[in-house]
Amino acid sequence: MRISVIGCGYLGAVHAACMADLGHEVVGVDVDPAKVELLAAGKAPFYEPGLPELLEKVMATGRLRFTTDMAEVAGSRVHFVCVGTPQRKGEYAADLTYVDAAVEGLVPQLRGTGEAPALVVGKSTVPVGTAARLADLVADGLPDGEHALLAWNPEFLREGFAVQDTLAPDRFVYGLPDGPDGEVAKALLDEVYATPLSTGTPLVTTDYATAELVKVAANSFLATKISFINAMAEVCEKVNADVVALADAIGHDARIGRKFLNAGLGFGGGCLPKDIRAFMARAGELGADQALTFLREVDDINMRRRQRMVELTREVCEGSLLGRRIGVLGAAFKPDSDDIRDSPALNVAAQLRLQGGHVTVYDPQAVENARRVWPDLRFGSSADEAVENADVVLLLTEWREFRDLDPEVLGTKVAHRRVLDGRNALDPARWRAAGWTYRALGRPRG
Ligand SMILES: NC(=O)c1ccc[n+]([C@@H]2O[C@H](COP(=O)([O-])OP(=O)(O)OC[C@H]3O[C@@H](n4cnc5c(N)ncnc54)[C@H](O)[C@@H]3O)[C@@H](O)[C@H]2O)c1
Ligand SMILES: O=c1ccn([C@@H]2O[C@H](COP(=O)(O)OP(=O)(O)O[C@H]3O[C@H](CO)[C@@H](O)[C@H](O)[C@H]3O)[C@@H](O)[C@H]2O)c(=O)[nH]1
Repeated sequence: MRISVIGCGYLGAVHAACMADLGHEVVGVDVDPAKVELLAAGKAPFYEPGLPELLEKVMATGRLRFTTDMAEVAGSRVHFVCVGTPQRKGEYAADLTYVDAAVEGLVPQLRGTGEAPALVVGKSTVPVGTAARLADLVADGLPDGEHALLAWNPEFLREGFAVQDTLAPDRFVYGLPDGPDGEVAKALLDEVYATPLSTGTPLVTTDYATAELVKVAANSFLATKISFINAMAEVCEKVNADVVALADAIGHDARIGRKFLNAGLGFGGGCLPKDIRAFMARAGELGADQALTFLREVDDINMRRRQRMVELTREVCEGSLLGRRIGVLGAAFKPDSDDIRDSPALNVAAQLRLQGGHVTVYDPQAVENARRVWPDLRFGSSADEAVENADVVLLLTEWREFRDLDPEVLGTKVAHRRVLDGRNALDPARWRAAGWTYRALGRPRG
């Protein structure tokens, strides 16, 4: 099937490559010429495991191309909208200008499809009500007698696992219009996803509003689970108890489960923080703000973790950060990604620097992005360089490379063997045995 993907960022570039891998003929469109140039040359514009290999494979088939010219989507049967929906500056609400611009730009390309109307499929995360509004926008933009369809098909991929999550998702959700239009839209989506559906991937078909809500509900639940365990970490810290043992113990209960109970610096990235805030804002507009007041607490607990990490650093540096050499391991919001949007690691690094620390940051993939946004921070080109002569080392993003560090070897580089494990990723006993002062949020002081 001929498919277009509008917006080729972390979501869209992966989606385009995966759709081509499923056998479709795909054109990816983005307004960023630099991104399109890289993608057109078969290069991933960001770090995502498996994407470079997939791009190489599908570009060779000739089924995938990229352009900045929206006119090239004409003739596609299905158009996926994958543009950004960031938090509005100074507000909680989502900024929908990119989604609106993408759909407005798309409408003229939907004309003249006659008996086989094109299908616009929203994948971006949007406030409930957006799909219905966009369906009207599409209908109003077409001449009398012409018709196009709209469906909402939220995306649940995780960065770092984006390719496998797209090709083999936990489930598909289709938000469909009522009546025969809904049936046609479903048939088209079933054709797009025929391969993963054939392996038994669960499918939930529903209305627009429910589909939109599924996405923000899922992210709210995940954020709540993380903040729950971080709230337990706050209490553990008061009584010198161990939040990791606590998470293991409650996680054995199948009703609770161990996933997303990793306490530490909390959640960041381009999704969970802005999605729970946009959900609260939308609930407020709908007169349902009381239903989501708990999400404000979830957000507050999360942001307190960053503050507590700064305090803990000051504590182990005998009460002052001034002039202390601080080696920070990690800049990305999570391992296996170069994404630094709302990164807890960089937030902590920047606060430490503001308070007079001499901070050097290293990350295996995110240094370039971090330097662009935080030009005042100092960056090392290896873990060794970041921790050279350090008074304290902070592990803030749990890359494998950092988990595997040998405390004996690292100990020869630093001025003081002090490590703060912001992700509960190291073995305290091993580091202590090598003469390190090991501290972590919500773990016994030792
Ligand atoms: N990143 C994820 O893991 C993920 C997962 C699920 C859902 N989402 C949702 O998907 C959406 C996109 O997120 P992202 O992380 O890919 O963002 P992103 O910023 O990486 O990518 C958005 C892309 O859209 C492009 N764009 C903006 N306006 C455009 C237009 N009018 N026409 C064509 N391209 C345009 C931008 O240049 C950019 O490349 C968001 O709503 C996000 O919440 C993201
Ligand atoms: O137990 C945990 C799990 C995660 N995190 C942090 O939470 C953040 C988000 O992690 P994760 O959810 O794995 O990454 P994302 O790629 O942002 O994916 C989330 O956001 C996407 C965009 O909406 C959704 O598609 C995914 O389903 C959802 O997991 C990161 O900062 C993690 O370090 C924790 O602190 N503790």
